Amino acid sequence: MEIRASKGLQGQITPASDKSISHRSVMMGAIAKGVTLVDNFLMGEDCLSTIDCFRKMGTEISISGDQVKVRGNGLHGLKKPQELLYTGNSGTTTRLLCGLLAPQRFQSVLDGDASIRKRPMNRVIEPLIKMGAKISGINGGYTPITIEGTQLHGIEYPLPVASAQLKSALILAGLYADGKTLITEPKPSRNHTELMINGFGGKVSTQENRILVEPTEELYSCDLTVPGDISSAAFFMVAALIVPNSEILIKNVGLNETRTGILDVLQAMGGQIEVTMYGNTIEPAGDILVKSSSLHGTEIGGSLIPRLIDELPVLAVAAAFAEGTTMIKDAEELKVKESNRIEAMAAELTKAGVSVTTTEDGMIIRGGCPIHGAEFESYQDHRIAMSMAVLALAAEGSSRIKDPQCIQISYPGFFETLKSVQR
Ligand SMILES: O=C(O)C1=C[C@@H](OP(=O)(O)O)[C@@H](O)[C@H](O)C1
Ligand SMILES: C=C(OP(=O)(O)O)C(=O)O
Repeated sequence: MEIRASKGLQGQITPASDKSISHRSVMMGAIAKGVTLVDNFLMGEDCLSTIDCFRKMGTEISISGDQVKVRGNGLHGLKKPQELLYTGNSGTTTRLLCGLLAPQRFQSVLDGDASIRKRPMNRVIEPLIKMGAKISGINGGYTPITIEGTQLHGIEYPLPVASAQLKSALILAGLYADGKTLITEPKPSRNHTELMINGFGGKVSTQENRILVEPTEELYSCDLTVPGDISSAAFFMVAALIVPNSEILIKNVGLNETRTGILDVLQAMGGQIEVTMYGNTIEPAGDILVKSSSLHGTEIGGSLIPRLIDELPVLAVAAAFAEGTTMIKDAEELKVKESNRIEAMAAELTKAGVSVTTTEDGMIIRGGCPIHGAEFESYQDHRIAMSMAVLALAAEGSSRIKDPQCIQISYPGFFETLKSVQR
């Protein structure tokens, strides 16, 4: 994919639908009683992997345009899959399914692509074993994972990492346990699972960093509309900020507070960003207006990190165009995503002329130097490919993004939307 320096980005866009919420809508719909209608579902490859896994467990799921209809058979309505459950490139599908499958009355096997096979699953396997699960991965903690469904017990568990996937796996398992499950988080991570379970009639309560899950007899179907994904909107926010003569209105973006760290950081960097909030059935949403701005460096760490974990690659691009130094710290989790996002971003930014130093838990970016186009690798990682496409818009000359098809994971219409705002 060839990308040239842009003269300005202008217009209105609606970003791809939220990936995290789309995954969960199918999972919850499948274990609830009744028909759940999900509007504005993300037809990205990861969410289609989730649909595929549930179809293999007998859930009737139909797709019409961007609407998904899930016919749930109740909390104990899933059937033993006749074949392996293939989770593709999706960490969310793999980890949440570990928690949901551990208490079922059948055996199942989970596996994904080459990237999933390298991602740590021990973080979910260990606490699930504490709950009584019979679950094992290869070499301790990698897919393929075999799960013998069994009765689980409630536990008290302090999460060793701020991970919504780990938290959600334990919450889903806790719904089926014979007692309450109490999870404590080191830092708040996205709470879509908690909100959605309550919307489906379950009981998950949160007080400060403690999440209490009550076992449930049944969940009940609940129609919902998925808002736009702030992690996808992030590419257009940064693009509008760094390309001169730009103004983009990004419509219908999910603005759940556990996800809005990017707004805090870009505003702290001097970005001209206006947010207009409006309601949504389960999740808050709103519009974001972004204009070209002179950015300056900042520090990104601590409890901000889980609130913007997937936006760090494109924030590194914003930092490259900002005056002064930006330090990203406390972000070791970036090493175990679809690629090692610290190494990947450092290597690609360096190719473009940016001065970057990697650290144990992040990177230091010295911004404000001339940045030029180049041939960029995507590492088969959708967020790296889109981040480098954004950089290319504001870099001198032209660039090429290799293997751009990985963008289908989370943002199928990315290049079309980009074209629509090019002036
Ligand atoms: O729960 C989720 O939907 C997600 C949680 C995050 O992962 P971790 O929980 O591993 O931090 C995030 O990186 C991922 O894209 C989606
Ligand atoms: C890390 C991501 O997703 P997952 O963990 O679901 O593969 C992502 O979308 O950036």
